[in-house]
Amino acid sequence: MSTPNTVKNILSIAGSDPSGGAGIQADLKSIAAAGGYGMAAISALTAQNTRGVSAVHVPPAGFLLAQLRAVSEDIAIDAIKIGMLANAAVIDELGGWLAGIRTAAGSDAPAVVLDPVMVATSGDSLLDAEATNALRRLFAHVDVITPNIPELAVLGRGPVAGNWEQAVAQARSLAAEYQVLVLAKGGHLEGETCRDALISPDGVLFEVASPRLATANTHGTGCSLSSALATFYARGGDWAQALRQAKAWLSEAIARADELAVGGGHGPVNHLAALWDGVRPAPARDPLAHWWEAIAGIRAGIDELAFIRRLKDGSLAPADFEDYLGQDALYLRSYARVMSRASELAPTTEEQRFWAGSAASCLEEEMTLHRGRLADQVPEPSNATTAYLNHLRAGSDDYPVLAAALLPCFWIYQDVGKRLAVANHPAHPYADWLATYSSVQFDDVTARAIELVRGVHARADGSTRAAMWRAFEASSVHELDFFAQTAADAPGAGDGVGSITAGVALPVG
Ligand SMILES: Nc1ncnc2c1ncn2[C@@H]1O[C@H](COP(=O)(O)OP(=O)(O)O)[C@@H](O)[C@H]1O
Ligand SMILES: Cc1ncc(COP(=O)(O)OP(=O)(O)O)c(N)n1
Repeated sequence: MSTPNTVKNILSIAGSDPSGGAGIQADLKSIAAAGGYGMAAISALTAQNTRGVSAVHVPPAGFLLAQLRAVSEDIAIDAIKIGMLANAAVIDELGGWLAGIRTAAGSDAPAVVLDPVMVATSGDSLLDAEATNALRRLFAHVDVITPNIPELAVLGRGPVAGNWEQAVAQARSLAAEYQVLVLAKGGHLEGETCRDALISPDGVLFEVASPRLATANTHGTGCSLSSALATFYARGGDWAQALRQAKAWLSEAIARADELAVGGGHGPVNHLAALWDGVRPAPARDPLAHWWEAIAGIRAGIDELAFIRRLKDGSLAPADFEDYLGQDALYLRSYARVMSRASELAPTTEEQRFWAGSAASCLEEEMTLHRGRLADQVPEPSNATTAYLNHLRAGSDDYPVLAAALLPCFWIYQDVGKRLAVANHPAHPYADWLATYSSVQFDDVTARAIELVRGVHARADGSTRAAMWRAFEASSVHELDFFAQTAADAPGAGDGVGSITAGVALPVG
């Protein structure tokens, strides 16, 4: 069924939203934005706008089948996204058709992403028990399901998750029970970041995160994410990469949602914002969110390191961990000195206190952790450690640059730490280490560091801002090299991907 070397054909099977923000209409825009050719078979018609749904009309199941046959008898389908399905008859008809085309196409079968639209924004269930069971049967014919938090609870027959760890645990059970990939989505939780995680039936987790954007215009984000995921997968053949691409695109579409003026309720995201550059001026964006997105490749490189993966599952060799700790101890002693230097240069008392306090707690808390494990045997600095420290010291006469250079050590550690914490348990060999970087205190201090650098950036002129970004990006690359320096990621060590240096171009203004 797949179309070699051509634009990929993506079929959305979903409900219609006449206001254009969700359903089929969102899917077609998302597929186009992700670089696919969009097709649509309509499973239900809704009367809705940005304030809510007022009526639903469901055409007979046989008519959906007629649409599906018309498309599949003529056109090669590379991926399918499924959205709103109104009742058990429709779901079972679709299941029969999917089974048929997947059997006929064998290994060339289209990938299928199912967004189980089950719970209205009000919290009411949109599917009765019979339809919910039919939906569970449909899982046998799909590759990925993308429930939001309330849908995860209904499908998993459990309580609604109150935090990310609970959501991931529910997604793990669901993936194992139905032998399907589950994309857990954190949009309905609270907090500074929106995390999504793709979880395989054997529990392997690939996580992406983006800043939580302050907008009411998030109507149709689930439809849009699942359509983009199906399209990027059809194009590249890798689910993790497709998720990374879909998330990056959706974050931009949400960030630019307020450029549209559609309706008085929850408006749509700006699916095609990138296409319109030059047609309308882009509004000012949070520069630090932009920095964070711009180092997404570096952050992904860190997640893929054997060192990080083994630290997470506890299989990291003790010798590799000790090597890392030795370098970390060396690094932190000098890092504390550089923070003291930032405190000297700080233009406000508040900033002076922040850096001085961070230097002190870095020495106290971190060194306790290191000493406990290293028994005071500190090695010679490695090339990666020396290079990182030289980079920090090079900025030590320029406060804005120094503040920007110091930030990745907070931010990336906190980000990585959150993912490591998901795997932590009392018997984990590195439990205390995993706990340190995922604490509420570390979240708080990281948020304050980000806010501080945002303030410095706001006061800086154009060339200083550009220098701040370069310092931030360079520190992020040093973070990657620092994590990559143990034997676990040495060339020829097996599954290590080694160090990558992401080339990121960011217009700074
Ligand atoms: N305010 C927001 N800022 C950034 N991303 C968001 C925001 N709200 C939702 N998202 C993202 O939109 C996608 C859809 O998430 P979610 O709201 O959980 O699902 P659904 O739209 O199906 O209810 C996820 O990638 C989520 O992280
Ligand atoms: C026709 C139709 N299909 C799906 C939805 C729900 O959209 P979704 O993206 O899952 O949810 P929100 O992001 O809008 O919460 C819909 N409204 N209409």
